[in-house]
Amino acid sequence: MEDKLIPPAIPNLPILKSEALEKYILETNVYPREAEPLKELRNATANHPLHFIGTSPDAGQLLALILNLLNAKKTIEIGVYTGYSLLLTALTIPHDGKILAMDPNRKTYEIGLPFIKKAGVKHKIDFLASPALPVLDELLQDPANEGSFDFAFVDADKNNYWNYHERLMKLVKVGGIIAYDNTLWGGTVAMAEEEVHEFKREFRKCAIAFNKAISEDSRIQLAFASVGDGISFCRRIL
Ligand SMILES: C[S@@+](CC[C@H](N)C(=O)[O-])C[C@H]1O[C@@H](n2cnc3c(N)ncnc32)[C@H](O)[C@@H]1O
Ligand SMILES: O=c1cc(-c2ccc(O)cc2)oc2c(O)c(O)ccc12
Repeated sequence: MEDKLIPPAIPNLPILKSEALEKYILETNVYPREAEPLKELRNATANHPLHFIGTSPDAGQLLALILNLLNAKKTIEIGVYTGYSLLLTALTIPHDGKILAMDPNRKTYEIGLPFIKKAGVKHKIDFLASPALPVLDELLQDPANEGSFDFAFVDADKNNYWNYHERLMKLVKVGGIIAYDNTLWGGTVAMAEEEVHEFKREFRKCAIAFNKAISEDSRIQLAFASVGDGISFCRRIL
């Protein structure tokens, strides 16, 4: 993964393309309401070389709202990194809720783990140090898992989003929601390929193809949110 993650001098502007506005939103609406364990985990991640891939707190705020509206109890998390969205989910779902979290990188999960434990929510998390696809395929071997999840958050290898979608559409219940992060891929989806840094081109193509595919998927209600790097919410209706 590392080779794809080190963007040379590419400005990491928020999707709003205004650092001042992003700062205003964070300082006015987000940081004052961010739970202390999330602040601590975010600060512990700040000096990690890949800190920019972590879920942004404003996106987290929206995810928590959706989890609450859904009364989500059983969720899937694909792509954990140091666990900001994982801890946020664990803090939001009820005491007897469960999150199946997958990421081949156990080391980055372990950076956030002390904050998860300190927050008293470790018992809600089943972390598997594995790529997600084989785990989802294994789950689908047992029909009892079909339609058994309330929510899934996908924030991992962008070239596999459609593969995740096909599987998650069976695992998430009708009425449940699958949220996909980075569907604007830094705004590059609306740029000509030549304008885009080589580092970003492959996933730009994947995001464009994925956005088209979900917009044509009649099994879902689709809502796109311009928060973080763009999040697409797919509510299973069929
Ligand atoms: C953008 S980060 C996730 C950020 C996380 N949501 C947060 O709140 O900080 C992407 C993660 O996806 C993981 N990843 C890459 N390939 C994967 C795969 N096949 N299955 C699951 N996770 C994967 C990477 O190891 C990385 O930690
Ligand atoms: O720059 C990135 C890269 C990723 C990424 C690349 C490869 C993988 O297998 C997983 C993730 O993810 C990012 C991300 O989620 C983000 O919000 C910003 C930047 C990047």
